[in-house]
Amino acid sequence: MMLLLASPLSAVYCLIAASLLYLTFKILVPYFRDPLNLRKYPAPNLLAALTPLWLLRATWSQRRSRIIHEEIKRLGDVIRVSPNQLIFNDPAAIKDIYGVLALSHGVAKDEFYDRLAGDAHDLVQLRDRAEHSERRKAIANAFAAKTVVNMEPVVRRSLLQLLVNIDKHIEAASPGEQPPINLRKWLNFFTLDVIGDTGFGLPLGFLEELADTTEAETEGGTRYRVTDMIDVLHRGTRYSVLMANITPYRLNRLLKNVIPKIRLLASRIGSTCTDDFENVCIRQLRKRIEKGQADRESGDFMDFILKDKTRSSDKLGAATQGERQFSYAKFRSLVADAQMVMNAGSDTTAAALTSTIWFLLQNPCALARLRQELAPLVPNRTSDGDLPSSAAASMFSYDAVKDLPYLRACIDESLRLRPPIAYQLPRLVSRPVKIAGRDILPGTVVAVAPYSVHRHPSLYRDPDEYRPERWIEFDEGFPNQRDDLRKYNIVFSQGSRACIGRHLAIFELQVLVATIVMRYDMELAEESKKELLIFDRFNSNPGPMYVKIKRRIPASL
Ligand code: HEM
Repeated sequence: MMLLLASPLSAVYCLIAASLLYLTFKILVPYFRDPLNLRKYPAPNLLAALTPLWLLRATWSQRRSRIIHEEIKRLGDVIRVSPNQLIFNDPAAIKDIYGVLALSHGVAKDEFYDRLAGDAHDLVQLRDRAEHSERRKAIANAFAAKTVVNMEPVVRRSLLQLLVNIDKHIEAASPGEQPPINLRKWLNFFTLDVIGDTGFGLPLGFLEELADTTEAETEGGTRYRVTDMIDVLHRGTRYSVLMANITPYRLNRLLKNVIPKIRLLASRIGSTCTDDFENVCIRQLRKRIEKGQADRESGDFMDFILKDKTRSSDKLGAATQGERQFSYAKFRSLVADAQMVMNAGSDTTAAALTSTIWFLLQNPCALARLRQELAPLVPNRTSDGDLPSSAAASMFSYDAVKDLPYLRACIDESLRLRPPIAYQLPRLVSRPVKIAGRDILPGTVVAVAPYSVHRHPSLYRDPDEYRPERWIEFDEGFPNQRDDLRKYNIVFSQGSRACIGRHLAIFELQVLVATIVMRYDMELAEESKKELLIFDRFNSNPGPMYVKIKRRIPASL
């Protein structure tokens, strides 16, 4: 043996043999033993059934939802995407995986959320049932419909700035030569400005500057500026989601520790962006804490989070670790939720706004019908019945638009086709359970594919078509369509882990879409006509949307 190892070639042989042995025991034996009884489900290929590599590649490609959609169309409504993970496209699975009773049946958030979290969990990432329900209850009022309505002046302030910018852009261009605007970027600025203010009482001023450059501060207090914050957020999330898909736990920890130390690699794959985004949120949080009380009656989201008593000393370990560690643990927990507010509160809504406008521009009949619904409600018309010329006067109030059925249908239809979170939200089964009638064993990770189930051909007529009418009109061929659209809708997920911020999102969508489509005529520039790209990270972000914009001619209304 000693002789064999003495030659370098033999050492290589030994290494290969050891690796093969390891692979056999770690990969092939479990596959053939099949303790989770998953071999009967079709997988895209052997790589997906044996390793997490297929899923990792799909995740890194930023086309995960569409790749999985193609595999579902090819293989059927339940597919195996990794050794222990099934993706369902059977609508019946929604209730079993995300419904109100799922938790009591032992179907809860997967360890994916631990891997996504840093050293503290935000509300989205908390997995423990009691801890989550306590934290959610403590801040629920901040996100309730009645609180959000009180935030209308804040939303209007940012909307006004958006309109002023668009008007300036139109006025600055010589006739017929207007350069197109990347409206997606401006909508991203809008939602970030809104969340800076509704979340922290600290507007970021991105629309005013037409740039997403802002202050950041490290934990130790060093301040610097981050430019292109939206890009930083997107690149950082792509990296975090990739890492969260890497198992087993020890490999995950190892990579998370090693990658940031290899600077070139870290900046290439977005690890440094996660630090920059965190530091932007630390700066916002510290400024908010220094400010003390919220400076308006409706408060801001951080106001509720800062007063939340569930981050008490016994929960965060003061009794065992002492006051210093407690303060640190509490700080990290607040940083986690500050990041959640900034990310979840802006990026998804920006995606929804962009998609809704894109679909309306692609579907002139839907746009015309929407304008018909809005026309009698236009605020501040002139004595001749024309549209108001001032930007401030042209903004719809929430009260005027909140119950408009066609406007809501236009928004819901775009969310159905392009869910801003198309990620297959993973849940871990901890007890034997039936999902969509199939027996699933503990240890299996299950999820529903939002992009696919929203387009299920058994539920909807021409499921890939944008047809807002389907939400409000009876269809004889699909008599249950209107009910099914709601019952099998997972845009905001369902059950106890459903989105807490949906009222704010819908509020912003209704007011902005109504105002923009009545004030402007827009045309998609050539490069955005054919397709609005989707980049799946955790959120599914649209690519650039270039539009040419002009004011609507009042006389034609
Ligand atoms: C169109 C916009 C939005 C969409 C499509 C959306 C979608 C979702 C989805 C699918 C989840 C479930 C995530 C999971 O299970 O892992 C979720 C959770 C959540 N969302 Fe949203 N969201 C939107 C806007 C917002 C806004 C504006 C906020 C905050 C201001 C927000 C805050 C949250 C929070 C805190 C959770 C975690 C809830 C919990 O686990 O108890 N979201 N959202």
